Amino acid sequence: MRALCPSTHISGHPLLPAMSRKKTPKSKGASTPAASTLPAANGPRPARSGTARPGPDAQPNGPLQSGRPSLGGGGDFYDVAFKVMLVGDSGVGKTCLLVRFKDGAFLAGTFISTVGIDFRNKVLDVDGVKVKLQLQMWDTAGQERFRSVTHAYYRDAHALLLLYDVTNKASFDNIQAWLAEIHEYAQHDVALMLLGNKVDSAHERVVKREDGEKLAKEYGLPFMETSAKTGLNVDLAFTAIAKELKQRSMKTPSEPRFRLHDYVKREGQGASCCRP
Ligand SMILES: Nc1nc2c(ncn2[C@@H]2O[C@H](COP(=O)(O)OP(=O)(O)OP(=O)(O)O)[C@@H](O)[C@H]2O)c(=O)[nH]1
Ligand SMILES: [Mg+2]
Repeated sequence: MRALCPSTHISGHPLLPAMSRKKTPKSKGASTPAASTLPAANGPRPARSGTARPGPDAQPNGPLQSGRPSLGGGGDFYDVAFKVMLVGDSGVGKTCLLVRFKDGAFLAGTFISTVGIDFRNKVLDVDGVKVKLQLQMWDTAGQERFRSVTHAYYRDAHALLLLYDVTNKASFDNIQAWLAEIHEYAQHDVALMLLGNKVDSAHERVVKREDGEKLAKEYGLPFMETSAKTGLNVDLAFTAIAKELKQRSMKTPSEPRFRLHDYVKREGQGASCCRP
C-alpha cells in the first residue's frame, strides 16, 4: 500500500491555492514535468549574489535570523535560521522525507501530490547552537505560469536537497535537468546534497547505489541513500546540512572546518544494515 504524507500548504497564497492532488500509483518515467521539460521562467532572471559564504549579515542569502535568544514563529527558540528546499520529480518522496524528519512518521495511505508549497520548521541543536531549518518544497503541478514563483524561491534557499527515487529510473535521469535549473536560479554557493530515496524497496530498485555515487562524484555533490519509510539516513541528511550552514554562518577560528562530503561519507549507513 502506498503511504500518504500529509501536506501543509500556504492557505491564501496569492498565486497558489492550497490544495492537494490525489494520485494513482506512479507510472515509472511519467512524473511531474522535470526541469528538462520546462520552458524558461517568464519572470525576470534573478540577480546573482557575489557573496562567497553567507555570514550573519550577508544578503540576500545570509541566515534568516541570528543572535540569541530568538523566538521563531512557531514559538521555538533558535540562534540562526536557514531555508532548505527539497527538489526532485513528483513522487520521489519529498513530502515523506520532510514528515519523517519533522514528525518521525510514515503514514500509510494514498499518494497525495503536493500542489503549492509544503513546509515544516525544525530546530536542531548543532554543537550547542540552535539551528532552525525552514524546510519547504514547491510543486507547480505543471502550471507553467507558476514556475517563475518557484524559481524565485530557489534564490532564497540556503540549501537544496535534490532527491530521486531509486525505484524510478526517470527520476534519476532527470537529476541533470534539475541541476541545470539549480545552476540557473539558485545562489552559486547554495549547499547542495543528492539523495537517492526509497532504498527500503530493495526488490523494486532500478538505480544502483554506485550510479548515484558516480553522478554525485561527477557533479561534486555529497550523496546518500535514504528511506523516508524506515528513516534510514533521514536525520543524518538534515543534520549534515544544518552543520554545514551553521559552520558557514558562524565561523570561529578555533573550530575545525566542517566538511560536508566527509561527514556524509563517514556517517551514512548502507541500505542493508538498517531494516526496521
Ligand atoms: N517505499 C517507500 N515509499 C516511499 C518513500 N518515500 C515516499 N514513498 C512513497 O512515495 C509516494 C510519493 O511520496 P511523496 O512524499 O508524496 O512524494 P513527493 O516527492 O512529495 O511528490 P510531489 O508532492 O508530487 O512532488 C507515496 O506513496 C509515498 O508513500 C520511501 O522512503 N520508501
Ligand atoms: Mg509532496
